[in-house]
Amino acid sequence: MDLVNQFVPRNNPAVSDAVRVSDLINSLNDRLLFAVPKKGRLHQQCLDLLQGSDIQFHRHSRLDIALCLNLPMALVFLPAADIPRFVGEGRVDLGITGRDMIAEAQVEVEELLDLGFGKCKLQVQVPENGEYDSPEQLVGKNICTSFTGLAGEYFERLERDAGKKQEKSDTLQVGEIKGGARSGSTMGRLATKIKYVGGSVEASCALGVADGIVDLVESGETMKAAGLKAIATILETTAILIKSTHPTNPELIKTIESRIRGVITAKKYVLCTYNVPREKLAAATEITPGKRAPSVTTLDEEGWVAVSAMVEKKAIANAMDNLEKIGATDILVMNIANSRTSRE
Ligand SMILES: Nc1ncnc2c1ncn2[C@@H]1O[C@H](COP(=O)(O)OP(=O)(O)OP(=O)(O)O)[C@@H](O)[C@H]1O
Ligand SMILES: O=P(O)(O)OC[C@H]1O[C@H](OP(=O)(O)OP(=O)(O)O)[C@H](O)[C@@H]1O
Repeated sequence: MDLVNQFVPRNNPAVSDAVRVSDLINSLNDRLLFAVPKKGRLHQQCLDLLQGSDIQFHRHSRLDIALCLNLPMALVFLPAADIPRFVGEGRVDLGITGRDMIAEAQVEVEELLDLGFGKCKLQVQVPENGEYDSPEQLVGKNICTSFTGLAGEYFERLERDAGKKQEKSDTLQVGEIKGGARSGSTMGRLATKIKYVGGSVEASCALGVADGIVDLVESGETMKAAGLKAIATILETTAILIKSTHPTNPELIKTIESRIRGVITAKKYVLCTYNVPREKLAAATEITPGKRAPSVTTLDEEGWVAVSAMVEKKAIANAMDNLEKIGATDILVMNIANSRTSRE
């Protein structure tokens, strides 16, 4: 009940009578709940993944719950940052969010699948022409970030290491305690000041609020434009499919995981077919070993075979060059619409 009310905007004229809250509550009974980012960098790729997995739904305008039309499941559209908490507390069974968000939330969830998109790094950045070149130099300084938990832990480690060194040399005075980030662990024990900023973190140094920042970097363009440089990487992240440790309907979860895995694999591989003299088959198999093994069929021409094998997209150009070199002909490459393959 609480969960549903949270997603239904009150007094919203866009919510038609047909979608009354009570109807929605009843429809949610016995449905698996699957959380997807409602906006931001991961949103569109998640929608594409749902479509590729034939998870059909109709989302009413402004409504953050959508009942699936062809499966006993409902989608809940949430900020990526909140998804680990809902899944971690078992209120939602499945979710997609960034590995960075999962680590920041510090909740217990099970990682099912690395989805491969949303690739970026959580980095420590400082002004390009400033006085700092290493994260150790930022100990005791001001750091702005949206990831106060991870940044707090990172600087806590640096401070601990610096403390050990100082203990050894026996020259250190205990530093000023300014308060930290993650309640329970770093709270009140950090000399480095970790300040929360919700967005546009890269502006913090120029505005004089921070000596350094901790933020996500993909192409590096944002940081370059802001006159910043990376001096350390805290975490590498991609989008992950997660599940609650006590999900409802584990069978349906397996089905969804399997469908999503199929779409991801299909995107990652192409199907390569070609003809090659039989005596070159061993060399050809080395070039295109396939996921398990290539399929080989006899051609209606003495001494020749036809081969088909899945090849990673990023390796296909090289594979085609090498196949040509050993005498393969009629080399064709096809996109794979969907797949179910062995797990490795
Ligand atoms: N530049 C980026 N490139 C790739 N993935 C990113 C990038 N920035 C963020 N991500 C991934 O997407 C997740 C959601 O980040 P995003 O900033 O899009 O969320 P949001 O706060 O919901 O959206 P918005 O910034 O539009 O309010 C991040 O936790 C990270 O895993
Ligand atoms: O390395 P790049 O490819 O330039 O991407 C990095 C930027 O992307 C993210 O911000 P986003 O655009 O989501 O907006 P935000 O600053 O409001 O979080 C991140 O916080 C960086 O600012």
